[in-house]
Amino acid sequence: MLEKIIVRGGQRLKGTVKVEGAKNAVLPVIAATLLASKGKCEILDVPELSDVYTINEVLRYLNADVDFANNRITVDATRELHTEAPFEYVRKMRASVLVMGSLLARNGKAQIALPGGCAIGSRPIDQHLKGFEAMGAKVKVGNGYIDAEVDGRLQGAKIYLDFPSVGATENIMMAATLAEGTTIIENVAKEPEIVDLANFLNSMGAKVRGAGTGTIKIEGVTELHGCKHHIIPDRIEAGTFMVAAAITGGDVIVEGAVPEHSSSLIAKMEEMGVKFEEVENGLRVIGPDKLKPIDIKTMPHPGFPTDMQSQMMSLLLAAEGTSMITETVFENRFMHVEEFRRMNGDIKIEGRSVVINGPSDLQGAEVAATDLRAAAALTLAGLIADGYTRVTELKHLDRGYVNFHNKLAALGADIERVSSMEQEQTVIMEQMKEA
Ligand SMILES: CC(=O)N[C@H]1[C@@H](OP(=O)(O)OP(=O)(O)OC[C@H]2O[C@@H](n3ccc(=O)[nH]c3=O)[C@H](O)[C@@H]2O)O[C@H](CO)[C@@H](O)[C@@H]1O
Ligand SMILES: C=C(OP(=O)(O)O)C(=O)O
Repeated sequence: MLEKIIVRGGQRLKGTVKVEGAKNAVLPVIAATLLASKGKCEILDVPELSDVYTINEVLRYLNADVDFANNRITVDATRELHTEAPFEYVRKMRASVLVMGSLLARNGKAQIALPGGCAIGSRPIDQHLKGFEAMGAKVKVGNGYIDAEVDGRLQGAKIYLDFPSVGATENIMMAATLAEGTTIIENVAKEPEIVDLANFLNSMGAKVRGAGTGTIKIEGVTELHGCKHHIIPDRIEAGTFMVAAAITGGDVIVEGAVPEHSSSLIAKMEEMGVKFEEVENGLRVIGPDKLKPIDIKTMPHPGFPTDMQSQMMSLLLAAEGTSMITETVFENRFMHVEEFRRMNGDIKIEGRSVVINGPSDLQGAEVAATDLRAAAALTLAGLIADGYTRVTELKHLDRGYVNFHNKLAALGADIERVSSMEQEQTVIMEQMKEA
């Protein structure tokens, strides 16, 4: 049997939960270690996620030495690197395309399997390729691969992104660090993970300015070296626990939460009646007895993050009245709506928006995670549903959350993760006895 989370609703969460290093910061940072032709990189506060193991495998395939233990990664990429990232890795994790900029800058050549679509939309990488081409690379697409090559060094260029894509900003930024001359990228993504990557690159000897604003300027250097770097806390994991506290009317300290990284989320949750208090090392979140309905539109940072959209859907199901969520970042990120409906959620899809009528009388059901954030969101809904919610397809959850069920259990949730039918029966019998 595949693993399941079983959660019985009804517990108010209370206590302290600690967030991990950010998945979306560590993946590009690991890809950037390939730029160091001298010395080792040491990365700290690395979360133990399946995505991290996958990108480490990509690096080993490319001939780097990677050690990962106790939330610390060391990478030695000083040997000559291979140039190809095959489909078996890119299929598992789209962020594998982030090695392209580093490989192209370091080797003058990169072959990456075409990532293709995924559960949240088609996710093209045309903006990444446009940037590489502007820097002088010849890009060919064929036989399921993207082949990029440059004669000599990449050349600094002025690049305007049609959309502030996180991945394109990161990939072009990495490529430009070793280019000849200055690169200016306009309309870039401003996410905190972009700033973390720029800080890491600068510690390696790069000259990157403007990260966190709409324009990034990179003066190319001839060589980068190893360095030591701490990964920023995961604002999406932090946000997920903020919602867990709010949905249960709980009182939780989210240790490691950085308020400035989550300002849109905090503002919208405050509109719903949730109380926040800055405490040492984090944020205290107090859920009200009644949640108010609100409207949300996902946007690039500092707008409301698409990666919190499904968790907020759970919270809005508990609010008293009608709310609307509009998804503008991904074209198809409502796959979880059907699963919420299985739990008796009253949600209608209208084009790129959903209308949520709360408070839904949520009922426990067996539901399948359709992507990583949906896995967390369905578990959150399970915290207030009547009876038992069983969440399957946990491979998605493991891409982005470390010990999710244990962290919720430590806050008082009635939750277990099981891997056999017998275990599932035992957990339900035990939970019934306690109820
Ligand atoms: C590993 C990582 O950091 N993943 C995050 C990253 O994904 P990712 O970097 O893939 O997201 P992007 O910002 O690039 O994508 C946003 C939108 O732009 C479109 N697009 C993107 C690139 C391109 O060349 N052409 C194009 O059309 C995409 O299809 C999508 O609709 O940012 C997303 C948006 O905040 C988050 O949801 C992901 O969690
Ligand atoms: C969509 C996400 O990640 P990725 O880009 O790695 O699929 C996410 O973190 O919610």
